[in-house]
Amino acid sequence: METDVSRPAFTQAPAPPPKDAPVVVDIRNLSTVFGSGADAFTVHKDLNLTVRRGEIVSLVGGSGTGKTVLLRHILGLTTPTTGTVTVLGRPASELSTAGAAARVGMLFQHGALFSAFNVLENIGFALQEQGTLPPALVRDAAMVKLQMVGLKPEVATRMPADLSGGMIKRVALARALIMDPPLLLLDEPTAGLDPNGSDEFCELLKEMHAALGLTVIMVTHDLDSLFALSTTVAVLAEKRVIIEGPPSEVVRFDHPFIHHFFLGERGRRAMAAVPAEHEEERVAVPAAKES
Ligand SMILES: Nc1ncnc2c1ncn2[C@@H]1O[C@H](COP(=O)(O)OP(=O)(O)OP(=O)(O)O)[C@@H](O)[C@H]1O
Repeated sequence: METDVSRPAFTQAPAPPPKDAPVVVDIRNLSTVFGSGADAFTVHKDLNLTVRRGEIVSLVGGSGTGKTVLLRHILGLTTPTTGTVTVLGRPASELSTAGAAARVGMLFQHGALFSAFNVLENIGFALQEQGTLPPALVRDAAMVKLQMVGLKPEVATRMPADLSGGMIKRVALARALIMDPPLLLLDEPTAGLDPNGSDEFCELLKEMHAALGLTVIMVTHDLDSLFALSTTVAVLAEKRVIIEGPPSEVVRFDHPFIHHFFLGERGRRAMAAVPAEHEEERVAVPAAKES
């Protein structure tokens, strides 16, 4: 089939994995309550989510619906009030102990690089902390990751303050992947990037996903990157995941948040970039009121 050059390649999300692919993250009957008594505030109630190997799951929801809190539960940084979070077959709470970076990589919204360390030291940090390899091997491993994310070797000795926003994201990605974790969590991966930088970073994430066989869970408000990357969209509303499925299925789900998020003006713009083979899905989406 000839490539349609009028459509940017970045809009073509990876194919979803088989439905019986192994489960990587399993969240069952989770609730999160902050505070107590009269001040108790429920963020999640009876929330379920299953993520299979090879999926790229976009977690979307209105502000304050608990997307970041959910990522923190998956990372084992916080414990839900009730329910279970199982990551790679073990309770997420075990991830907060040593060795977590070998199982889950995390890319924070603004990179969160250590400002006093140079690029190579930032990338190699988790490996260095582990203390099992001599410094020269840690540097070699970090250099491999630096080049894997498309940065030149001369960037290795630069300090974070001297990097562009796109470079910071790449260094942060290299750092998240230093221990070759099978699961990668991304918090707003394209936040702060201009449209070109954002497209390039999505392409890089797709390459890493394919080359390393990653499973990815990302929180995003950016519809372009959502359609470019997601095999699955999970929508948080009413304190739980109200629907989890392929983007083409989720956009048809009748819920005020979905109308607002996907079918407002910016949603229609992003949908217009969905590849031609999904044309019938695009025209089938009902027109929605702007809110
Ligand atoms: N440690 C905490 N103690 C008390 N409340 C908290 C704590 N962490 C988060 N919250 C509250 O939980 C709710 C969900 O927060 P969270 O940051 O997960 O939302 P979000 O969906 O990521 O929002 P946004 O899209 O605006 O970033 C918010 O009301 C927040 O104030």
